[in-house]
Amino acid sequence: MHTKDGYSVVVVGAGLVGERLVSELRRRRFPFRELRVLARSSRRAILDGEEFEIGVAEPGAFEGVDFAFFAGTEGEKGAAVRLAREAISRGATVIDNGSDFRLDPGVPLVVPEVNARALEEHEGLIANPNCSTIQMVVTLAPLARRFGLRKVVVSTYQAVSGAGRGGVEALQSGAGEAFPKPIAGNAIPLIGSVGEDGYTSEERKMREESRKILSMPDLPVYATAVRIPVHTGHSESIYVELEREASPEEVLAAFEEASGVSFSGDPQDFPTPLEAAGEPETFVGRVRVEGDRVSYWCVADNLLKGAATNAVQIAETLVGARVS
Ligand SMILES: N[C@@H](CC=O)C(=O)O
Repeated sequence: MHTKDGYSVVVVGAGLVGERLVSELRRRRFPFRELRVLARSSRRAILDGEEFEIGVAEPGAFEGVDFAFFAGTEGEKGAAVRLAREAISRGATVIDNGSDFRLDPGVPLVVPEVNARALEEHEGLIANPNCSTIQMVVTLAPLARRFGLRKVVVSTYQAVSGAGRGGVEALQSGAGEAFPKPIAGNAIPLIGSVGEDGYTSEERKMREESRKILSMPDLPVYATAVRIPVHTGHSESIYVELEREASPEEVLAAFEEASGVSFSGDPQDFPTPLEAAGEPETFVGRVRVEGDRVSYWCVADNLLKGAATNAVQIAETLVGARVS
């Protein structure tokens, strides 16, 4: 790696997450000496207010690269399947936002506030979790540490930008096939594909990825993932059963002290997607505690903490730069 003048960084993908990766790398002052964007074909594009000459994502483009961020494409095999190994063999560390490698036992799946130590084991490829998983585990981790977890039940209210530019277009103009039914004025309880057990791929991601990140392979997680007509910011209603009884004060203290969590104990001061959009942290409010049962509301920007910010925090952890 070239540390003297900063790192050579590429972002693969110029969609919503690719653009947020560019803006987060800059906003957080990641120490790069060059920042290039690659995609399926070459073109010029305005990203984060600047015109980029987008190069073709092909093996040779990773020569001399230190960090390659793959923006990932939900619902299909991402570019990382084709190119991650090529990048790693040329010396790059790959951080993949796609879902292809997340459950591979040889690939760390990392949310820095929760399991940064998993990075010690990496062999060039690190997976960034699903957006709805990230914000959930950021809030489950402080409860797990203090009280232990017995069961999690979560319902999501997911923004259209989680489905990329096509999702945003579907809300704005009703065009396209991003969702199985019209999204404007609606709520669609099906994100991804339905499996034999009746759960969708999004719901299975929340279960399996959370288990891996929290190192709790048997944790019961029951998820229902719903798309709603909000541009950006995923919301989640989370119900948790703890291993022991806790007082409301103890639970509030756990959220207050949690890294990456912005918390309000005032029931009138609840977070919403409009307020979370553009912010890097995960917001928690409406906390209710009854013995060993805790219910709360959690919101985060799905393109930032749910994707780009978390990916950049992983790289920051690796190079010993800031993580906040
Ligand atoms: N699967 C999510 C995107 C996050 O990675 C969604 O569809 O909202």
